[in-house]
Formats: sequence, structure tokens, C-alpha cells
Amino acid sequence: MSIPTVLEKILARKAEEVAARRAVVSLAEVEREARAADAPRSFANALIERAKSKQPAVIAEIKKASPSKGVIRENFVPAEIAQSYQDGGATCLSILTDIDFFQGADRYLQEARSASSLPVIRKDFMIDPYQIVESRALGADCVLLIVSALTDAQMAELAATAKAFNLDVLAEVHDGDELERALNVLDTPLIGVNNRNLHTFEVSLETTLDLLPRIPRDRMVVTESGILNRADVELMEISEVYAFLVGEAFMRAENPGAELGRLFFPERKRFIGSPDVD
Ligand SMILES: O=C(O)c1ccccc1NCC(=O)[C@H](O)[C@H](O)COP(=O)(O)O
Repeated sequence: MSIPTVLEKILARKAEEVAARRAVVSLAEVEREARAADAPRSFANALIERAKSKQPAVIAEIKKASPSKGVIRENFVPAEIAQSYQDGGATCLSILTDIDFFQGADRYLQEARSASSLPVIRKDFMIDPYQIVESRALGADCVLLIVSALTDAQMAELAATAKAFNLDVLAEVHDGDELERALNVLDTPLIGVNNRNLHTFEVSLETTLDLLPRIPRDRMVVTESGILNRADVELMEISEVYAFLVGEAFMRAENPGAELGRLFFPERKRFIGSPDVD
């Protein structure tokens, strides 16, 4: 028997977590909460509109820790980070809510969304429609579907639940087979290419560049993970990739929004919150 990868461990733990949550709050109750939640903000449209004008459309991630890097940020106040990202020019926010592997929390999503007017994706490991409904109840505007974690039937069921609750979907792929499956099963315009292999943690921006020619023009490519400096951003922009999901590079900076500005909008030169602003 082979040793389970981190992704396999996360998925096994997630199944236990969802079962425990459902035993405390029924699906019917979560559905009531989802219907009473704030109206969704349009996540996909915000990205598409920004990228149309060839401006970087940045999904700025709020994550305290990760399995590959351990604790990334000690001074972790999601509401402050969300405001800072909005000031820095982010288009959307991504909030890690997984507890056991990312030190996330549901309340981080609620706090960050309340502190900004940006649309928010709940970044978690979706395996059950219960989590999709729960995401809307928490206020999320979009959910992540990781193709390597799901069968085609699961993907279709989760996407149908997302549609029923007015949530956008970001489909995440890592190779050509996953891309084919996503394109066949999901009608979301948002195709995320994760440059990080979630089984081995190896990161290569070539993953996005290799898959790019196979992604139809009516879908929008979001390059995810491993964007650390201006050269990485420029490499994507010359390849006409304008949507980015970035976590670590911002989370390690004292002022995450100012770092976003430096990385994506260098022509602005001065950023709110930077020491060089009067
Ligand atoms: O980051 C990890 O270690 C990780 C491990 C297993 C599953 C998912 C993982 N990360 C989620 C992400 O894909 C990233 O948080 C996201 O794309 C941002 O990446 P980065 O800019 O490199 O922080």
C-alpha cells in the first residue's frame, strides 16, 4: 500500500469534518442560512472585466499557514489584511478556511468580507454539497473545485449546487487530463491552473504556460501559486495571462496590500500604507 499524499490526507480528514458538522447543523438549517445571507458579489465578472482591459486581476489570498510552508504569517488579522488588499488594488479575495492543515477558520472569511467590498472565494477542499451551501451561508461569493480531488459526478453535483445558490466556481487543474475533465463537465468561465502539484508540492510556472494553448478563449485562465516577483508577473502577462491567485508573496510582507501594489502595479510607484507615502 502506498503512503498517502498530503492531498489524500486532507481529503480523508475533510470527510470526517463534514460528517461532524452535518451532525451539529442539518443541511436544511444551512440552506436556510444560505438563503438569508448577504447577496453574492460577482466574483467571475469582477475578474473578467478587469482582465478585459489587460490589467492584472489579482485574487489576493489570506492564509496563515500551509502544509508546504508551515506558518507563513504570525501577525494575522484577516479584516486588516482584506482592507490592505483592497487599497493595494486586489480584484477579489481568497480566504483559507481549512482548520487542520492551513490554520484557517470560517470566521476569517466573514471578517475579511465584512471589512471590504471585494468578492470572496472560500478556499477549502470541497467534496460534499453541504460545504457549498455552507460557503454561501458564510457569505462566500465563489467556491473552489479541485478537479484532482473529485470524480466527474462529484464535480457536476457540486457545480449544480453552486449554481442553485448563486455561487461562482473556480475550477482548479494541474495537468492536461484534469483540464479535459474540467472543460467537459463544468461550464464555469474560470479555469485555475495550479502551478503547485498538490501531491508533491513542486512548483513550476511552466504548468500554466504548458496548458495555456489547450484552454479555449471563452474561458479565463487564473494562474495560481508560486508567483513571487515581477519577473513571474511579466512572464504571465507576455503570455496574455492576466488573472492571478497569490498568497505567500503577500502574506510574508509586513504590508500585504503595499506588496500587491509593488508586484502588480509598479507604475503607481507609491502605495497606500507604504512608508514612502506622506
Ligand atoms: O500551499 C500548500 O502547501 C498546499 C498544499 C496542499 C493543497 C493546497 C495547497 N495550497 C493551496 C494553494 O493552492 C495556494 O494557497 C494558492 O494557490 C496560493 O499559492 P501561493 O501564492 O504560492 O501561496
